Amino acid sequence: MLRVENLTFAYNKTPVLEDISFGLEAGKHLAVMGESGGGKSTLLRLIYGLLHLEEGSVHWGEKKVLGPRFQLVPGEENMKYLSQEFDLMPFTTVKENVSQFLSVFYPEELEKRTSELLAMTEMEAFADTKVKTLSVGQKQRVALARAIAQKPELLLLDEPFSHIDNFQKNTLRRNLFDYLRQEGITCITATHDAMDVLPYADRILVIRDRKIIADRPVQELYDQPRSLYVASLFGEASLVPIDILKSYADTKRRIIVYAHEFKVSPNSGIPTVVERSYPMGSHYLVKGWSEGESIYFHSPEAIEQGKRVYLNVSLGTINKRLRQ
Ligand SMILES: Nc1ncnc2c1ncn2[C@@H]1O[C@H](COP(=O)(O)OP(=O)(O)OP(=O)(O)O)[C@@H](O)[C@H]1O
Repeated sequence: MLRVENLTFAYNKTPVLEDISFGLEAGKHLAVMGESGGGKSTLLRLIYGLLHLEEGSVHWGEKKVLGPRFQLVPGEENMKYLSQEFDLMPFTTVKENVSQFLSVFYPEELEKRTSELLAMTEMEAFADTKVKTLSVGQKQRVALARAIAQKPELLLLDEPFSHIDNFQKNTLRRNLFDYLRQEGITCITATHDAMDVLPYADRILVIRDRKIIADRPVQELYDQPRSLYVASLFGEASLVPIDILKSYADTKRRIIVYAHEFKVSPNSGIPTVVERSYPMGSHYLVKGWSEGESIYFHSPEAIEQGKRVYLNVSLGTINKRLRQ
């Protein structure tokens, strides 16, 4: 179990994280989300012991993470941290990078494990290629294989798929996260991408203005985001007054509605003037204006600019949001 308690951190007196506390059970997957520069990487570095902690503590099981001032080689033994810089050996081959930390005393085992890792990251064809000649996305895949080679107890992934093209991303995500589950490896992923999180994480921790503003199971946070900021991590969302949606509702409350939850109606609901329709493949994302505020919704067809439409939301969605 990981325990992070009252962690506060500043780079040269510039505060980055304030009073961060959370726990993570062994084998579980936590996603850390929040805006760029919000301190996600800093949190992972602190957990791994790369930065000196002035305030607060990090424990992995019974062991306290000591930080760089107390370790000859910074970084905890039972953990692996995959940084955004990859930390590879550029002048050696993909195979050598992946197998560097594996035991040479069991050559057959080493060969088997290396092949398994190269297959998982779809890098078999590059086994004997020098890392410095690879593309950034290929380097990121090698770095991933290297990070899990020794089966760490806790894996810390910093934007692990940021350079992988969409064609390979889905397979790689599935391969990696299924493998981690199977092996019971605890994992924390810092990411901006909801698709790294929704299908694979158990919990999401959201950091904003240096603090944790949400720490809840994935589906629960998606269904009841409580703030437009949290909802926007998952996609376009709007804040809508209930009494405009349902004229009989005697409340001034507003609810968060995701773009796909609106239904376009010819004559009842929120009056909206269309600004633009963006093709999304399976549907259109439409930006409109209602009472001076922008609103985003999905439509099966493009809607012409300036057209007035009415938007509706199901009672089920309204009730779900009201329960939060
Ligand atoms: N070594 C450093 N020295 C000084 N300031 C730093 C250092 N590393 C990061 N920062 C600053 O600390 C803040 C948090 O950075 P961090 O990289 O942790 O954010 P992040 O949420 O991971 O961002 P991103 O999503 O863009 O990766 C930023 O304002 C950044 O400029």
